[in-house]
Parts: sequence; structure tokens; C-alpha cells
Amino acid sequence: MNEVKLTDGQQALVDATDSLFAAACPGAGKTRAMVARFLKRTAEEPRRGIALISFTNAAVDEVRHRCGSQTEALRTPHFVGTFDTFIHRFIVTPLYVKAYNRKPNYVQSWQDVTSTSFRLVPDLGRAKDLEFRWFDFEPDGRAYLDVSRVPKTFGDAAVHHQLAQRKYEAEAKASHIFGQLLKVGTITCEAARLLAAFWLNSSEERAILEGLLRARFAEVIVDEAQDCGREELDILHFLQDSGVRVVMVGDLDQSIYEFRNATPAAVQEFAARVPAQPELDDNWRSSPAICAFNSALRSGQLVETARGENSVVQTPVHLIEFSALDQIVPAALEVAERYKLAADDLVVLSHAEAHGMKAVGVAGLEAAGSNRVLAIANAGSTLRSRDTDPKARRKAVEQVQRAILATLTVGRDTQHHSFTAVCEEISVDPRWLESFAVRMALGLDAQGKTRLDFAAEVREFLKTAGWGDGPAPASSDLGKLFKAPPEAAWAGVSSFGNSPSIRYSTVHGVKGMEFPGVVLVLPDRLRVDPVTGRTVLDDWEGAHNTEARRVLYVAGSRAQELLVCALHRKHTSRVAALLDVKGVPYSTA
Ligand SMILES: Nc1ncnc2c1ncn2[C@@H]1O[C@H](COP(=O)(O)OP(=O)(O)OP(=O)(O)O)[C@@H](O)[C@H]1O
Repeated sequence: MNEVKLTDGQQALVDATDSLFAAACPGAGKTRAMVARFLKRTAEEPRRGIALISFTNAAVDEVRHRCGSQTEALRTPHFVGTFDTFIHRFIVTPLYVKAYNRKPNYVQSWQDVTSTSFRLVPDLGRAKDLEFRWFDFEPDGRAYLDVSRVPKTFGDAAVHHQLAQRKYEAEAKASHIFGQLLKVGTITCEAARLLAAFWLNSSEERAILEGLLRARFAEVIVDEAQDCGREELDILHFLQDSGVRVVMVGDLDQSIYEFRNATPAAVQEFAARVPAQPELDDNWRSSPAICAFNSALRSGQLVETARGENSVVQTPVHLIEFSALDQIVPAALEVAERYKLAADDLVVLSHAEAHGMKAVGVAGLEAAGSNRVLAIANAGSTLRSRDTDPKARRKAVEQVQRAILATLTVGRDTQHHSFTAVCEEISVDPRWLESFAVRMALGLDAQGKTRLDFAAEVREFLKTAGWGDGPAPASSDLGKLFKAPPEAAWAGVSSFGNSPSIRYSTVHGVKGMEFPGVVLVLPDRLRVDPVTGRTVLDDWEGAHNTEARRVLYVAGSRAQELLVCALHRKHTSRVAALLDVKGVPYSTA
């Protein structure tokens, strides 16, 4: 087992006997403390379980890893998993089985189910498909179209106007599809949350669940509790009311999932009502200048102190100015060099992926559109490049899997079914499909080939591949499904080979992670909030606690030794003035 030394503050979280909400600064060792508590509590509770809930699979993997050899703690009755899995397994599945007499099949998102892209009849003209994610659903399945989510690319002004006019029709259709999905048991995370909320409102179902959960769990620990949305808070309330101890730890300023209903105000309100609210203000990750930067962006009173090995690092925050995004990396590398940091130590972070990508010189994947041949070319180069992040790799493989699945389901009605359900229906092992997709993507190299040649190669590969015991595609379908991509899109393929010399990610993609150096990009045009009319710098200057501001805080607080703010020249003086006021040590040299 790992020898873990805890500070007094961390130990207090481990030993607490009441429900609590601990507010912690970045790098406070939240996960370390929560894992220590989980291991202690699982050893103490022989019969009932302890649940440790995180929000992402990456966080769950990290917790599992940190449990080391103590695998007893990972077995039933205990639980380590995401909030979604908890909701599925312990709330929705038992009640769904009772209501429908069959097991539900969970999928990640609406996009995994074909029928959630649909068209109206008669059609809206030259428009793309309508998408489920533009709708909000009520627990009873009623749908509401949020026109602000309909992208400009959906169609021209006339099409948008028509959609607004036929809003009720679109909502009725979405609602109908939702009902179909529920009936066949295809449930997304979002639908599961709705169902959970629906059932928690019924006293009969509540009584059933209360009995089940109280018998099963003594305690539920929630890491990164700031990410709780309304539904999760309702569930935690319910658990508390059912006599289950609830232990939460989080940093409200790292709440960056407003699009998922996570609002720090609601979490704060919840926190104020739990019996204990300890604070952790020692930052074990970052240098004093980075801690000062964090405190300058924080909304609450907490002031953090650098405590770890980087507390002796004197490096100020560096401001570098650019007028074009491709100037950032050379300037950042030059600063890094002064502190003996290399390209590998750095990550470029931006709110929108496109800015980070452009800064490091990567061609956009979205160019792939819906052309399968292009998706396969893309996937090959993504997998071959050492530097692409795991999410991009997974996305690329998924696109290839979809392309293969399309060849095996020609003429079948798969639209209401998830990826896994389709595999099941045509007897294809999802793991086989994944490895086939990877083999195919790596086996075909688009570099230096014409679009027509490469498309022919893809068809040939599929024609001659070993399909094992499973179904094989009909060669007559291959020509239709694997057409050569348009010339303009193919031109991007030639730049695939140039892998970036420096990592990049969105801020959302690096939550919970840490890097020796962070390069935080503030581009030319900052997003203007449609409601407040303010940009992130307006928010910072006006002391408005908004998500845009918290995104900056999450980004900066990932840095251990060096934080470089890469600012479009329009913003330099404003940021410098803010750092002056807040007393953050910085350099523009
Ligand atoms: N008591 C401690 N002594 C030494 N190092 C520690 C201690 N606690 C945590 N650390 C180290 O500090 C760093 C930050 O810890 P961790 O990532 O768990 O923090 P966190 O609170 O989850 O951060 P964030 O919320 O910002 O993602 C890690 O490198 C961790 O190993």
C-alpha cells in the first residue's frame, strides 16, 4: 500500500463522524484525503457499503489506482464509480425493472443513438437534422426546444425561422422519440437523471429506495462536490434523509459545468446545511506566485498558502503578448527554457479547443464531417501521433467503429438503439469491433495518397479483412458507404503528419490534473455572455463570480512551477492591472 502522510487538516476529514462539506483550495490533496477516508471506512464497515463517487471516469480510475493493493475496498458492498453509474445502478435500474420488467441499457449521450437526429415531415428544406441536445426534457417526456442551442450551421435564416415556427411540431416529435427510447430501454445519463428525479418525487418509489439505500450504504463520499447539479444534490439530500452519512469535498471556484446544471450557488446552499464545514487551504501543488494567481480569481474568503516542494519556487507569473496564435508556442518555450522546463513539461490551455489547437498548429478533426473515408484517414494519423490526448484518440476510434458498424447494419433499423445494443443485435463483440477499428486505422496510411486511391484502399481493406464468425459487409454496399471525400477536405490530410511539439487541451479536459508549466491562452475575441454582455475580463474586474472566470482559475491552478498567460495584445494591460491590484507577482519580460 502507498505510504500516505496526511496533514492535520486532511486527517480531520478522514476521522470526521458527521456529514460534512469540506471547502478546499486547488492542490489541497482532496483526493488523497478522500481515498484515505474511504479505505478507513471500508475497513470499519463489515456489512454496509461505503460509496466513493466522482464525476469522471478518469477520476474514478485514479481513485481505484490509489486504493493500491486494498482491493477488498473495491468489492461489493462498496462502490467506487461515477455519479451517473451510482444513479443507474442504485436508483434507476431497480425502479425501471419494477416498472418495465426488463433491464435498461445505458448509453453515454443522445449522440450515441441514431434516432435522436431527426427531420420534420415535410422537411425544412436545406437544413441539417434536428438534434436531441437542443431540447430539454421533462421527467414525463415532454420536450422543449431551446432555439439558442441550434447552431448557425443548421441552415440559412429562412430555415431557422421555419424551425421557430414549427417549434411545437419539433417538440412533439422529440417527445415521441424519447418515449420510444424509454420503452425499448435505451436510457442516456440525462434520461436516467430525469427518471431519478421523477421517482424521487413519488412517495411510493421514495419509500422503496429509502429501504434499499439505507440497507446498502453507511456512507457516501463525493469528491469534486462542486460539480453536483440539481439532480445530484436532490439525491444527496435524499440519502441524508434516509440516514446515510454524506461526506463531500470540493472547491466551489472549480465549478465549470453550468451547462450541466452545476451551479456553485446551489452547492453552497446545500453545504451550509450539512453539520460540519472544515476548510483546506494548503496548496501542495503550486508555487507562491501561482497560489496568488488562484487567490486573485477566487470568489470566497479563503486564501491559500503554498506548502509543497514548489513553495520555494520564486518564478513569477509570466505574461506574453501575441497578435497571432502561432506566436504563442515559441515565446512560451523561450520562457520555459529559462526555468529549465522543456516542451514536454508544458500544456497549452484554452477555453475553446480551436485556440489551443491553432496555437500548437494542429489541423481540425471536425474537417472530417461525415465522410467515413476521411474519418479513417484522420483516425490513423491521430493514433500514430504520440501527442494526441486520450479523448481525441477515443473519439477517432469511435468514428471508425461507427463506419464499420454502418457497413454491417445496412438496411436495418438501428436508430433507436445504442452502439452496444446494435453490437449485441448483430452479434458483434464491442471489444472485437474496437480492436478491428484500431487495426484498420493503423493499417491504412493516408499520407501522400490521393483521396480516390485512399478510398479504394479502405474498400479493399474491408473486402479482404478477416471478419471471424461475425457478419461480413456486402461488397456492393462498400462503394456507397466509402466514397472519396471532397477535394477541399482531403487537402487537410497532408498536414496530419506534423504532430504538435507541445500538448494542448481545453480547460475542461484537464480538470484534476497538474503540469509543471501551463500556458493559458486569452484570444483576441473573448466570448461575450449573451445575458450579461460581459467578457471574462469584465467579470474579473467587476468581481462577478461567473463560470468564465472560474475556467481561468481552473486553468491557472493546474500549474506547479510556471504559469504563462498568453494574452492577445488587446488584453495585456487589463490583465497586468488586475494582477497589480491583486498583488500577484508577474513579469512581462
Ligand atoms: N499531505 C501532503 N503532502 C505532500 N504532498 C501532498 C499532500 N497532499 C497532497 N499532496 C500533493 O499535492 C498535489 C495535489 O494533490 P491533489 O491532486 O490530490 O489535489 P486536489 O485537491 O485534488 O487538487 P485540485 O482540486 O486542484 O485538482 C499532488 O501532487 C499530491 O500528491
